[in-house]
Amino acid sequence: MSVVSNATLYLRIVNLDANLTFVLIAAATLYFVLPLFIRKNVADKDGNTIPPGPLMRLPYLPDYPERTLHGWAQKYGPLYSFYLGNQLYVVVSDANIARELLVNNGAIFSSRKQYFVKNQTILKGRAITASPYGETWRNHRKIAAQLLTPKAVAGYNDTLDYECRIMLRSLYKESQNGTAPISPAHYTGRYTLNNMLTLSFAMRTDSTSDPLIERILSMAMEFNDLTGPLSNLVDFVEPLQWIPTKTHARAAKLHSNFLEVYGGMVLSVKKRMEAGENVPHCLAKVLIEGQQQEKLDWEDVCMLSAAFALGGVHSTSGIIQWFLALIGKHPDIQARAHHELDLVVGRERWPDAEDEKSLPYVRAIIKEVLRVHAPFWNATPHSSTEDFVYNGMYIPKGAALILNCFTLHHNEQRYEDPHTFNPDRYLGDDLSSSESAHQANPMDRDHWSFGAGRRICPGINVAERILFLAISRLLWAFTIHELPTEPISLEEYEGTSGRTPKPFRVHLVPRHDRVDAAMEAEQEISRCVD
Ligand code: HEM
Repeated sequence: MSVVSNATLYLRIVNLDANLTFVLIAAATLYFVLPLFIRKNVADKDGNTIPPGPLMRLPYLPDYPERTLHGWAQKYGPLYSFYLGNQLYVVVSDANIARELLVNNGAIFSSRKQYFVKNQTILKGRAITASPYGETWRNHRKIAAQLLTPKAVAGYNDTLDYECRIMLRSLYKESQNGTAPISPAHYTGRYTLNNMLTLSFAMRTDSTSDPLIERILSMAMEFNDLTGPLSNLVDFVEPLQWIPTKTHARAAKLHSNFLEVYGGMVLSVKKRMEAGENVPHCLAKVLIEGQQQEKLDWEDVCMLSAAFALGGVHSTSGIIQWFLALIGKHPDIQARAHHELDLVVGRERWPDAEDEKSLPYVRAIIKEVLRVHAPFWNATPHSSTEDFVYNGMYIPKGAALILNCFTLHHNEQRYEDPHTFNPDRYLGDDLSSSESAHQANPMDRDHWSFGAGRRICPGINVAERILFLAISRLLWAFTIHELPTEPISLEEYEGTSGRTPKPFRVHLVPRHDRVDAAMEAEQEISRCVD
């Protein structure tokens, strides 16, 4: 009897031990593993905690991240936070908070997170957009600004005007004088590319079949696909950075393509200068002349000279495409724009840059396209370089700040019926987007598509001119129709950082009998810019 009890007792002790071990292992696992999945509620020494937000940490956000961010803004409010891996994101969805953090405290919130894919692998911390806040960024931005002030932009007016006429003519001719449907992406892409090539390298592509067009446009598309600020697992799961992944290989390849293509263009500018040619003022020339004084290495020169092509081609081309994609769904709005153009410009000539102030409805259409189809829904995240407390909420140094343009652009307090495309909301707004960004009341700003604060898009003036010329002239020349058999989706898009519509075709029907003569008058001439 006592032998049996001892055995039972022994078994019980063994079982107890096993259970205890299991509980201990489970507890240890939870202790170490749970924090990998659950947010850390960081607080400062005064007990201020980070802004509220979802409990779970995520490895990345799925496609269309602005939808997730918008949903969270409804749930957690105008300033909330979330984690991707170890990275804390703080999301700003309110105009006043955006002003307070990004503008009034711009000295703290103007750096960039050093993303593994975009900043470390593709741009190597350069090209202005990837540079951390500091002396080097300031110098590079100053160099770029020389080419982008309103005065400098006025100096390119002839180039922008010519490239725009050529785009219209190509669209007209390639659509067999407007009788056949056309996919506009290649032509809008070439227009904006030629503008940026002129500003950057004093050159252009001479025909719509120049292979350089597809080469640069597909590099830009690859860049947009690879550099989503919230979409790369490898940016947020560090061990993946130590092993070869497909994303890393694509990013490294893109980096070497940038060096080859943009480096090649810098070298050809250098050759022209050395041969005694009077190369017009352009970014590459400024960089070559200032290379020693500004202490720029070869990668700096290549990446800086690529900055305008990276920032200014798909963004402006994308807006022209969004305009073409959506305007066919609004015949009443087109009719009002046509009426304004007939009244102010007439049919004997194209609208010019000087007509902009006299065409408030066309300007309103452009602002409304930028509101409903901002090319970068999350702008380009900023990052903080010091701890900060906003309204009792702690934003630690190193947090990445997202300007939640989707929610800002759909705020009912600012935009009545925000999901409707309605240019009327901008009638009476006579400011350029650049002027509008500096208004005293941030709720009066037209939209946030160009970002905010010290890193606001430096290309804003030239972008507005490019968009005005293209959209006013497309409206002057054509009635734009969606094809009944090919409805265009305005919900889906391509790209994870900059976004452009999925490929689509439209019908560009000449609006009056002066269109043909205007198009025929434009002959593309092989010309070097001078
Ligand atoms: C519709 C056209 C455009 C839109 C919507 C746009 C939008 C933006 C946005 C949202 C940013 C980030 C701002 C921030 O961090 O707060 C940016 C930065 C930048 N953009 Fe644009 N952009 C456009 C056209 C252009 C053009 C034409 C150029 C060049 C000529 C350009 C060059 C740049 C550069 C170099 C940066 C980096 C600035 C920095 O980090 O300091 N962009 N742009």
